[in-house]
Amino acid sequence: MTVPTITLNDGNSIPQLGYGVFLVEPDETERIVSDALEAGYRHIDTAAAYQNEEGVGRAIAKSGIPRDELWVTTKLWNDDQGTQSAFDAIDRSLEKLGLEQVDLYLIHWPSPHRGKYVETWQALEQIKAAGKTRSIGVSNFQPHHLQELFDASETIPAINQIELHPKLAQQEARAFAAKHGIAIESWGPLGQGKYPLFEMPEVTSAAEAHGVTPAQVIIRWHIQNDLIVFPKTNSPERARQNFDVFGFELTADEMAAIDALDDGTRVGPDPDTATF
Ligand SMILES: NC(=O)C1=CN([C@@H]2O[C@H](COP(=O)(O)OP(=O)(O)OC[C@H]3O[C@@H](n4cnc5c(N)ncnc54)[C@H](OP(=O)(O)O)[C@@H]3O)[C@@H](O)[C@H]2O)C=CC1
Ligand SMILES: O=C(O)C(=O)[C@@H](O)[C@H](O)C(=O)CO
Repeated sequence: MTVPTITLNDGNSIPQLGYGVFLVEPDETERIVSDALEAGYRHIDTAAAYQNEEGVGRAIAKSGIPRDELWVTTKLWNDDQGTQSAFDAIDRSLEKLGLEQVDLYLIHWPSPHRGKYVETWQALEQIKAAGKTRSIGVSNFQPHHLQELFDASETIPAINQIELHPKLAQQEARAFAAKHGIAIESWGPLGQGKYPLFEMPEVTSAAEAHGVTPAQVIIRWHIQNDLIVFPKTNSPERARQNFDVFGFELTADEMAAIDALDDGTRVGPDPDTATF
């Protein structure tokens, strides 16, 4: 199955569908990521904070898949914001992953109370220049945080990874990103299972119409919205199911019905008020 790619503002191409490993236990990560690679995934989203970069790295090494056929994202945790601490953090992540370079390095949260995200962004520019990552971006940045980066730097983030699912469609953030050439990644694309998205009639009726599961409908909604998406699952069967979303297309009416579920419900922290 060929996964479509999205071309980023720095010219790199990222597979639109990947595999996220938040809350995948460190001692299970190698097996779970190996299964995902076996199922066909070529894009893995991890983070220093997930404490499972070693398992991701071992699965990649064992897979024998050529490095240039894989997209690996990791993220700089909030405690590591700042110039020297960012340089040290990428080196630690590369060491754990067993890689010389990641494909994407993100500032995980703006963590505004630290007052360091602009300085940290400038450090990421240097990390990219040193060849330790192919692309740089941010996560959980609101338009006003991005505007501060634009004012202080020549580099527009390639990506902003934000909470995004049918209950939180993030129209304002998406419009701002589109205007500035920033691709959007959806985290918590299935609502983290905390919100009963799978039981919404708008989702179940589309699932019945296409003979697929509610999770496949929601993943397809992200794909058709040109979003980059990497659902997490511990189950090899659900991993295969989540990857099998290119054999059907939601109609314009089905897309509009799911769009209409947006009521601004977050399942995660608000980036402006989070204090971690
Ligand atoms: N930048 C950031 O701040 C954040 C980034 N992320 C990234 O985004 C990724 C995805 O988001 P995440 O928070 O994991 O949440 P998701 O929206 O991907 O939801 C994961 C939940 O959905 C369940 N699930 C997955 N597939 C299916 C299916 N086919 N049918 C039924 N249930 C299913 C999983 O259960 P089970 O495992 O039992 O299948 C799990 O409970 C993360 O893994 C991480 O890489 C996530 C949070 C914050
Ligand atoms: O999973 C991530 O990438 C996150 O940043 C979040 O889970 C975050 O750590 C959080 O939810 C804190 O409560």
